[in-house]
Amino acid sequence: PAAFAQKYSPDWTSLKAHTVPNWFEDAKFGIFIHWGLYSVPAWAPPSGELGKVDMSRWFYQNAYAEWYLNSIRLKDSPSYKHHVETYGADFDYYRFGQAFEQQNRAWKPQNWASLFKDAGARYVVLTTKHHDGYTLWPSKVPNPKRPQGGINSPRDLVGDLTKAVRGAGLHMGLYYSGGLDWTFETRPIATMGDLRTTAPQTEEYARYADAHWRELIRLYQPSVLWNDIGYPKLGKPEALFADYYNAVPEGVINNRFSVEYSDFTTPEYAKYDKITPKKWESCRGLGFSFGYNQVEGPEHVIAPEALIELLVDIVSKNGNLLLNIGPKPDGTISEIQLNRLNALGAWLKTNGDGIFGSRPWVRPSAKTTAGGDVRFTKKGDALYAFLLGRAAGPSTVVGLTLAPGSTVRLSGGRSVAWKKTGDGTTFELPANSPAAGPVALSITPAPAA
Ligand SMILES: C[C@@H]1N[C@H](CN)[C@@H](O)[C@H](O)[C@@H]1O
Repeated sequence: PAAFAQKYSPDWTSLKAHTVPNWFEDAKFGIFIHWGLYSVPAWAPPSGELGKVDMSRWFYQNAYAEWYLNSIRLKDSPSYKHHVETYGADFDYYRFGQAFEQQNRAWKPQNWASLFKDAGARYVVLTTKHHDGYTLWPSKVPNPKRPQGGINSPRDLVGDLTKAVRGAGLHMGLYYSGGLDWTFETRPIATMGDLRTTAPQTEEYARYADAHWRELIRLYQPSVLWNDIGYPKLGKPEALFADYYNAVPEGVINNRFSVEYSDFTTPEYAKYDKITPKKWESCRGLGFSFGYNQVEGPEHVIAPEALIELLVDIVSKNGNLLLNIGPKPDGTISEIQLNRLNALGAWLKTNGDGIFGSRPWVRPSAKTTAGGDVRFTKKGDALYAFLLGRAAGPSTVVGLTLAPGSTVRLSGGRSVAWKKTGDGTTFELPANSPAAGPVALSITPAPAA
């Protein structure tokens, strides 16, 4: 009840008293959405995943389609060549606003909400303003660099999706590019050094970013503040955080305001390799891009099995997966992205009990004597063991010892015979492995170690 809601004050000591709410710990799986003017050209060279392309070349062949404006500012990039051939050298990027606003009039947010719910997602994070400065809500905060307007969506895309997502029983989070805004800074970014020097630091921009976040909190009470790529030094995050928590006590704040406090960290196209006590959330696209990239094919997109195993691995180590979808301007989602969401949703429908609401066990992983990978989670008095890689038939998990009389079940309830062996426990799995994704076993009582 409000009477007992903790009052936060704008200082780190007070803010550090905030704890990660259970809903975020339990959620495990969220949908990231990158949608904006860049969704119209929807083009980037699929050069490779972040972290696997030399950073000296990354910006010239940027696989992130949502970076289209920066890419076409680099005249020797494949994107610039594509832009000239497709739209002409003098086609200004912000003219994509007409097509974006015209095409998203047909968009029905409830279609996304039911799609994400069926996929097993528990929360959604939508871009409200990406680096290009275009806002997906009709902000009343004037952009001093855009007196002529054309930088705010006339349709309240943020509000419409928030309503639909909450109507489906999911939490709604908001992404905001606090660190970069290419309406305030038009110099291209070709190196990591440029990233720093082109982050707007004027008092005017700091006031603009603070006002935007405050407007978003007042209008939508988001459950997640997903700030990106830093925050202006003259911004007032402590005050923003305190006012946010006082308005949304169960809210969470990510670590990309680049200040000393956050609820969770955000490895991008990366994950931790051991149980990390501080809550974390790994984000990535299904392919190499967050914005829709029309040239991405199956060879660029994570395979269904690998996607399911990625989620299981992340959850075993105290993380959430924030999996990105890049919609087309009219809100439709490409077949390959739908295919991956459906594969994940199908597996979670049968095997989600050991995922949602679970917590890491004393150790995240083990091997089978056949060299297979195993991941663990704990929930109530059950240990869950996920045998990756289409495990079938008798499978021995090394180093795992069950208490006599323990009950072992497959998801869906079928019991599994087991016996103690020299190097661990052998489980009599079905002869044929499941359609896709790990075999999930529940073991009660959970062994102590
Ligand atoms: C989630 C990703 N974050 C990076 C900044 N690290 C952005 O540059 C990228 O476009 C995407 O929004």
